[in-house]
Amino acid sequence: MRLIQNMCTIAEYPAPGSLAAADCCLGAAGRRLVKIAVVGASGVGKTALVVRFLTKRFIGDYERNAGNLYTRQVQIEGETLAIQVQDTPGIQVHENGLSCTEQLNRCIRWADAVVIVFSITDYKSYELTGPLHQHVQQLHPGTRLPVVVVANKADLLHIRQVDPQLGLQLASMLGCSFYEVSVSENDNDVYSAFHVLCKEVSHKQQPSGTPEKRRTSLIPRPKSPNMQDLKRRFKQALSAKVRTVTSV
Ligand SMILES: Nc1nc2c(ncn2[C@@H]2O[C@H](COP(=O)(O)OP(=O)(O)OP(=O)(O)O)[C@@H](O)[C@H]2O)c(=O)[nH]1
Repeated sequence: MRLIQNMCTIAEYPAPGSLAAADCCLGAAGRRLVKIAVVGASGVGKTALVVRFLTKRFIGDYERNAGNLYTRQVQIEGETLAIQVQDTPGIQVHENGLSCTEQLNRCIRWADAVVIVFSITDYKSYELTGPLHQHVQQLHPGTRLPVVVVANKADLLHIRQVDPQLGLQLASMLGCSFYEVSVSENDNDVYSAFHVLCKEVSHKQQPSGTPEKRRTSLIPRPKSPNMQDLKRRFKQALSAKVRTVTSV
């Protein structure tokens, strides 16, 4: 993905209400909007990942975030898309499973796609991935939300707790792309993860041959429409439909 260099404004929306305002398919200047939520356990590097993706920089220490929304424009397959990335507070795990706040659930519902992050140095954060993926899909009933799994802190090999094969196997079981990255050392893999996700959303938003177009081609418009002609065509279409239904 080529980030547009001179569009580097990062808009922060501290108020939770701003999510609703941003909740539409078109971004500024009528560009298609892709909304991404970044979720995972606390301390796995969610903020670092988002900042790396948006600014190419790794800063090192971040305040514990309360969930900031950032925007940026990116080029994907020749089209400029507006991307909104929602950083979220770390998820806590309790004995009886995940503990997701209503704020987090709202972010997940708002999103077109989700990045689930765990750290290779924290086995518990890896264990969270499966239940979290399930939770994300439950909040989007009737559709399959694009999700990418990112294993972060790949530079900390000496304290690795999660084998790369484990992450890969889990992601493929969940039907997601998988990236093992070091946000602190490398930005290419971070871009790739977001790129794949944006592409998937973009394809989902633009199904080939919309129903509207297909309907138009089935019943061609009369050259000079008048009421009689329209009625006749309507009856024809209706009786054809009845025939199809009875034949089934
Ligand atoms: N060595 C190393 N440290 C990293 C990497 N990514 C993030 N960190 C560090 O991990 C710590 C946590 O990073 P954050 O980005 O604040 O993590 P978070 O998931 O947003 O944390 P919460 O806000 O508590 O949910 C920070 O000290 C980062 O500098 C990485 O790839 N390698």
